[in-house]
Parts: sequence; structure tokens; C-alpha cells
Amino acid sequence: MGEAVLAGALSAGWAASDVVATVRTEAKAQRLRETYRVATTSDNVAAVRGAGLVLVGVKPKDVGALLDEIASAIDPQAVVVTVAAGHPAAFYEQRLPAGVPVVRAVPNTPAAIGAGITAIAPGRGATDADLEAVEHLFSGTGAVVRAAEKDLNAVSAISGSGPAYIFYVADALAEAGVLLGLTRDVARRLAVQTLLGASRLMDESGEHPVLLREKVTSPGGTTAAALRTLDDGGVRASFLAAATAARDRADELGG
Ligand SMILES: NC(=O)C1=CN([C@@H]2O[C@H](COP(=O)(O)OP(=O)(O)OC[C@H]3O[C@@H](n4cnc5c(N)ncnc54)[C@H](OP(=O)(O)O)[C@@H]3O)[C@@H](O)[C@H]2O)C=CC1
Ligand SMILES: O=C(O)[C@@H]1CCC=N1
Repeated sequence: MGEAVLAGALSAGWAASDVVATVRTEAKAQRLRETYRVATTSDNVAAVRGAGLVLVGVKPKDVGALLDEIASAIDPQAVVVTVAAGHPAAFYEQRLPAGVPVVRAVPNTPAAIGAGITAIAPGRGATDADLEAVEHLFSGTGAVVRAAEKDLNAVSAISGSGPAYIFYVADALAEAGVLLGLTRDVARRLAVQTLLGASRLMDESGEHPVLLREKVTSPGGTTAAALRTLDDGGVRASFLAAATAARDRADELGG
């Protein structure tokens, strides 16, 4: 995720010479230097010293130790942005020097190709100017929306995890094609292009998904037979339960 944000920030006009990426292996350092022309270091404390904006991109379980490591080196004027799921802004505020503004962000992996959507929410001390700086950071990764912090775990359940649900559907659809005798290659291409085309149609037509679904579903036809089977299998209810499970897990990770 951190690399996707890095790529997006550079395409939004951030100068590579202003960025320091922290890494744990020389192989990764070399790849980032060669791909993005940014400086790299394995010293987190040195990386944050003097930085105007610090992006936290480690796993939720590693955030506490990382903050303990870097807190004393963070410039009081810096903005700390975090993409880690779950932890509330207050978790950061308790561990950082008083007054350091925190902004939480929930991106998703299509950010890597500039087609992501990121929701951002301010912590207690973050100003509108801080939010604008963070909006600019993510603008190269796709759309950016503002949300209330209390809603971020729900956002994470929909758009943060959402790409995984779509890949799951793509895989299931392709496997269905194989079941019906199509080659794997053809089945995969049919599934992927259908998801892409349907997504673009929703976006470009602006029509509600229900209306678009009705246009595919001829009375007494083949799609109606398929959709009844999905309803019988509880697929819609499973999506509701899945999103609820993701939101609850984010609540749990945040303690
Ligand atoms: N993946 C997703 O779709 C989304 C993820 N998120 C959040 O983004 C965060 C990262 O997730 P993701 O990118 O999937 O996970 P990754 O494991 O791919 O990325 C975490 C990175 O942090 C590095 N790292 C770990 N500890 C340290 C440390 N102490 N100092 C410096 N670097 C460190 C790891 O280095 P190394 O490579 O050496 O292990 C790794 O590159 C999570 O908190 C997650 O909740 C949010 C929205 C969507
Ligand atoms: O699975 C996770 O925990 C992260 C957060 C949202 C998407 N991936």
C-alpha cells in the first residue's frame, strides 16, 4: 500500500527528491531507488527527522512499536498520515508529541494504477490545511473523499477490502466458465472484461446498479434464472455479513 501511495504522490507532482522511503531490506531499497528515484533508508528515526509529512504504512500490529520508535524525532509541525486499519487517531495522538496532527486514510489497492478511492478523516488536531495536504498526497492514486472518523472502519469494509471481494467474484465467474467447458484462458478473459465493462458502464452511465441489472434481465430469460440461484444461495446476504465481519475485525484490530 505504501508503494502505491508513493507512486501516486509522485504522479500528483511530489518531487522524488523530497521523499524518503523506509525499508528493511537492501533489495527493496534498490528497487525503490531505481523505480522512483527516491532516497531510501532503513533508519525510521532519520527518515522522519525534519519531515513535513510522515506516512505510516505498517501492519496494525506494528504501529505501536513504530510510533514508540519515531515519536521523539517527529517535528511538531509535521502531519502524520496513517493507512493502518483499525487504530483510531487517538491511538497515535497518545503516542506522538502533543499537538502533532494525525489524519487517517483508507486507500485501496487499485491506487497502484491511479484507480483507487481513499477516504480521509482528521484526528483531533488536524486542520483543513492538513486535510488538503493529505488529499493532494492521495490525489495521484485516484479519487479522494472525506469521511467522519467514526465511519472509517465501515469504509474499510466496503472499499478498502472491496477489491478482494471483486477478485473473488472474478475467480468464481472464471471457474464457472471452466465448469461449463470453456478454456481457463478464455473463461478468465470473459470474467475480467465483463467486470471491467460493467464497472465502466455503472460509472459512465451514472445509472443505479438496479436499473442496469434490470436491463440485462429479460423476463423469463437466462439471467433471471441465474439471479434466482444467487438469491437462493444467499449471496446478497453473504455480502452484508462479509462487510459486517470486516468492519468488526477493524474495530477489533483498533482495540
Ligand atoms: N493492502 C490493502 O489493500 C490495504 C492495506 N491497508 C493498510 O495498509 C497497511 C499496510 O498493509 P499492506 O501494504 O497490505 O502490508 P505490507 O506487509 O505489504 O506492507 C507493510 C510494509 O511495512 C514494512 N514494515 C514493517 N515494519 C516496518 C518497520 N518497523 N519499519 C519500516 N518498514 C516496516 C514492511 O516491510 P517488509 O517488506 O520488509 O516486510 C512492508 O513493506 C496495513 O496497516 C493495512 O491495514 C489499508 C487499506 C488497504
Ligand atoms: O485486510 C486488511 O486488513 C487490509 C485493510 C483493508 C484492506 N486490507
